Amino acid sequence: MSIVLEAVQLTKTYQQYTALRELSISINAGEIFCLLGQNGAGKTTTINLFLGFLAASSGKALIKGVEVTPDNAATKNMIAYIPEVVQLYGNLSGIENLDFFSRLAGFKYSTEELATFLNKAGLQTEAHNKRLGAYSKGMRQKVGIAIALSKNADVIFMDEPTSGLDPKATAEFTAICKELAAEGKTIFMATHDIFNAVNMGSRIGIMKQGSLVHVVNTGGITANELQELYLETI
Ligand SMILES: Nc1ncnc2c1ncn2[C@@H]1O[C@H](COP(=O)(O)OP(=O)(O)OP(=O)(O)O)[C@@H](O)[C@H]1O
Repeated sequence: MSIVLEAVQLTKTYQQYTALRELSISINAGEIFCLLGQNGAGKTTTINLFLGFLAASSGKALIKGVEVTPDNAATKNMIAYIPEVVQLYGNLSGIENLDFFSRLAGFKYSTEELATFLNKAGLQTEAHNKRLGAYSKGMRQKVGIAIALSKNADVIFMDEPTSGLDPKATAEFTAICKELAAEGKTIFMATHDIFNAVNMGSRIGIMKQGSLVHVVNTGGITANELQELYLETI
């Protein structure tokens, strides 16, 4: 197993307030790691530190052994980020958005190649040329996944990807994530969705007030057991 993501005593403080306290964890290629925790527990802070959007106060975040810093392009090229609401151009179609954002990342693909990324992300062919303005949240997310694939990102970070998705869209999203992980992509997501975390995650972390309190393997736990542990913890 190769370690793709590593946090070593990773800490973020704001004056007196500690948003993330000495997080140490290693995540392997092909894992789906789900981070649970109440609002304000430090999940987004953790993601933002890996993305290089924030500078660590102490400790470090590494991607494939390279330390993340806000100005290190090397780590940014290995990752993609899918926020809760994927920001795309409403007047462009799905395929035009993908073309635009993949060019921005330095890639130039044929129409056929762009369509292949969209199909792999689960977006039906008939939707490729429709305006983004008419897309559901789940469809926007699929374009976000296609952008991540077009960038050839090894790691995909996601913030609350299933919030606001209907059960069918959630199931589709879960299936796509599992497929990507089976191909070796690493997925790190912050979520409030306990059922889905058990369903798709390889491991689940539970955070409380900036600290990672539990890391659970999903193999041996039911959603009810995880919920009990979560409620006891937070
Ligand atoms: N710029 C900042 N200045 C001061 N405190 C901040 C700043 N950014 C975040 N925080 C605090 O850090 C803590 C952790 O926030 P974070 O966004 O990581 O939580 P979260 O677990 O992602 O919550 P949610 O589920 O609501 O997204 C919160 O208490 C938040 O108010």
